[in-house]
Amino acid sequence: MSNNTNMMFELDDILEISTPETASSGMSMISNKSNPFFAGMVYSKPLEIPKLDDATEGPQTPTTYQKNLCINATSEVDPHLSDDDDDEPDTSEEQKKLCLCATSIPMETQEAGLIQKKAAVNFPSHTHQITDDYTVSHEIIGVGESGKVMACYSKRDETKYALKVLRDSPKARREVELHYLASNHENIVKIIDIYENTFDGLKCLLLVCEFLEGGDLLTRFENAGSVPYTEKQIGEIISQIGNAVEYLHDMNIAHRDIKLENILCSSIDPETCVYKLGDFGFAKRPERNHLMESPCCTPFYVAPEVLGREKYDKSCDMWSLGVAIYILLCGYPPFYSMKGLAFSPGMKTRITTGLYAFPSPEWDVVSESTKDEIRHLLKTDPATRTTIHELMRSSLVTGEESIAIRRGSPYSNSDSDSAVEFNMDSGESTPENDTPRSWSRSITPEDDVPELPSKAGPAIINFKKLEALMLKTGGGSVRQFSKPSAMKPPRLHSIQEEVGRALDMMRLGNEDCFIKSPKISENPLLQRRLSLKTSSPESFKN
Ligand SMILES: Nc1ncnc2c1ncn2[C@@H]1O[C@H](COP(=O)(O)OP(=O)(O)OP(=O)(O)O)[C@@H](O)[C@H]1O
Repeated sequence: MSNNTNMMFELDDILEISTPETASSGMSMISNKSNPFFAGMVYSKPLEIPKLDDATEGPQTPTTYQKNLCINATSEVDPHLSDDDDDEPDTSEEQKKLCLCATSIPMETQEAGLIQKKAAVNFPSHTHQITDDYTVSHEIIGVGESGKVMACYSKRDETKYALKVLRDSPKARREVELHYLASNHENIVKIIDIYENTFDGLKCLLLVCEFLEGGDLLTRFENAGSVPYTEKQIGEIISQIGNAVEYLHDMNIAHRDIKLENILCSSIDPETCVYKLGDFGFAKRPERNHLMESPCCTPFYVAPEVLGREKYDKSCDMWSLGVAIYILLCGYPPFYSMKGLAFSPGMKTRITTGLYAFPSPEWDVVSESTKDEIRHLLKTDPATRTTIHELMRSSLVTGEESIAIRRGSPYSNSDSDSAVEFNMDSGESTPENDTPRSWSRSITPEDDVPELPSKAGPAIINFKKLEALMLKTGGGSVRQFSKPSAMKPPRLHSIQEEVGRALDMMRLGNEDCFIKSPKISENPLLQRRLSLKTSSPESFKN
């Protein structure tokens, strides 16, 4: 890796954490700053390793390389956990996969029973300076949590690309690896080049991606006045993004950060626009460690709850798609803080209990089958939430009339649990197997809502029970639902954080938990307690 300490790469410009204000500004230019590092460096030598885009030509199926990279991940997963739960697994194929995986582990490792904590990170990268090949401009094309996304131009043909700079870390490597694995799908932002450069002693990963000139879907929706899209328009968007999600889920990758800001548009013309999923910062696929703990047969002994996490990760994507569809259909999110907070106990309660509404008038024009689809996507129990394969067959995506026959569906047959729906006219709960109706009531203000049991419950909550519970706990009462009637553009952009936090909650089986030793902890409370302990009389110490 080359060290570039004498160059003036304005890292802070790029790695700076965004603020909602800068984030909402969308595309902008910093034209008054000149940066000698970015300016006019001449392309000097051919690339040392093949261009990534060479490898990404071809049919939209995982390449052999990608499959090989994924095979270790897929092989650790219980075959019964595939999304097609009903399909009888081909045992011989599954066994072959398991063996393939086991044999790919070096023999010494197998014998020693070594645990490899992290899957190897695989992506081809350039170690020479990015400025050999690209002119990096100060044009900001987007701002996210991990910094600014800048424009850069190929020195070969002046083509414009998007450049994302990440501080090198295991998390950043996982982002790049998983994005790279998926990058040849037509509905996933394509990676063109990856560089590993060092600036001022800071190791960075530089991701050069295709530039999507239509920008992100949230900004685009907002710039058009947050006018609700038609079901047909949404069907088109979801069929494309769903395609990407299906591809990812089939490769055992969960994206875990699907939101409108991460859906990018190839053009501003809706007729020709191709929608692409970007930002793999939270993407995840199962690691090999379970398998590595004991060679070959371990997958048969892995507890279901461990394997289950992978399924939760995927179902988190489905929940996010439900939120995205909801927002595009009405212009406001299903769960939000009415006090303008990014998050609140009330909002958390509504998410965990699946408490949201389809208020008039926006939802009056939306078909029952689409509302039904949203209900299935926003189900609180991840195990019963719609899978991507089901969504792709839904009438919303296919455009055909809905035949809502779903195993265990509380909306299409009567064999489900006892969820009930609130009847706005009578104030009564109606049996769920009646024709589903839109809610027009909810709880307000949110913080009046008592904390309900957090275990996954039915998607629709029994208002009678809730009201009784609230009275018992001294909480508020069920009142007229106050929807954010005019979700003006700035307001919509400000929900970014709310949706982000909600999504955070949905990422079950989140990152590995690291418990610091008290010896190295800098926790002030612990420090105080420790100093108290050392300064207290002997009798207090034991
Ligand atoms: N290839 C691209 N073409 C056009 N715009 C892009 C591209 N990549 C990113 N952007 C813009 O930059 C924004 C931030 O990008 P990205 O989501 O990758 O960054 P992030 O820091 O990971 O964001 P997040 O806050 O979602 O974690 C996007 O919402 C989009 O507006």
